Amino acid sequence: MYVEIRFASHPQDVKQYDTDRLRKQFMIETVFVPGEIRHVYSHVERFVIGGAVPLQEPLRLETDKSAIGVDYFLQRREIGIINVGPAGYVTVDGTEYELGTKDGLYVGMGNKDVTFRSADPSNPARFYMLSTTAHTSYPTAKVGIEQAEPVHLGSLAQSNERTIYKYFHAQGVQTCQLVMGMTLLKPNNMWNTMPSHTHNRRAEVYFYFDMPDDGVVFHLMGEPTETRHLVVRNEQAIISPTWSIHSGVGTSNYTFIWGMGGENLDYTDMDPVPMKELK
Ligand SMILES: O=C(O)C(=O)C[C@H](O)C(=O)CO
Ligand SMILES: [Zn+2]
Repeated sequence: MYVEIRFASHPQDVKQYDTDRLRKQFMIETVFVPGEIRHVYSHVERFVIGGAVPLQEPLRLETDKSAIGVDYFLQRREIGIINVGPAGYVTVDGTEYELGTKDGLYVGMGNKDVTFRSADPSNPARFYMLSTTAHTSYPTAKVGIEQAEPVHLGSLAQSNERTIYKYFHAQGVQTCQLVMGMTLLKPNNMWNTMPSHTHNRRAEVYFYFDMPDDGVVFHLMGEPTETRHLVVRNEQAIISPTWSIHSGVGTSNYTFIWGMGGENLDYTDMDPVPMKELK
């Protein structure tokens, strides 16, 4: 299993970054590699961000002793998994869960053996995952997109009509600190999370998908008065530190998975950025 370590950053330093440095610090260009599990271990919130694409052989969630220092991956962690590809299965200590496209699975601390399998290896599942540290064990739970709590936001007039589906959150599946869901933009809408916000209490990761090969999202980051952009393509992720806005505009509509960890589980605990303050 491939694990890349990323350190955290100070907003004063980030002001000086050029495009290449910004991308190396905040973007995960390769989430999915066929036949592999890849992880980025971030010192932002100690997130582990990754992807699994099982082919003929199932893939096992393994620990990287030097990064995590424990005997098995979920010994002191919890994980949210959402399948963005065709159907597949996740087996957790002997119990198999079928995950269709856009189905999610929360796996709590203490589960020792987690494996990923594709229903059809020639058309493999694509499991996106986000893990945070945990202090207790909550039950493993599947949440399909039909069970996720929808919140309709935005308008066509503002090009930001979208539905936010909350999968693992304070009023739903219990977790230690992970809050996770998916936002689908309606056709002809291109803006996400604008007006933008920050939340010093929680950091966040965005994973963009359902984009055409030649489509891009200009992901906006940085302090509200020092914004920068990152050009993101299909199935790439962005680490968003607590002090950074996280918004975007695409060349067509798209979908993204957001996930947070930190001090609280309150999705609505955001510091809105007035449009007049953005620079
Ligand atoms: O479309 C949106 O707006 C979002 O999806 C916002 C994210 O859920 C978020 O940033 C939560 O903090
Ligand atoms: Zn946010």
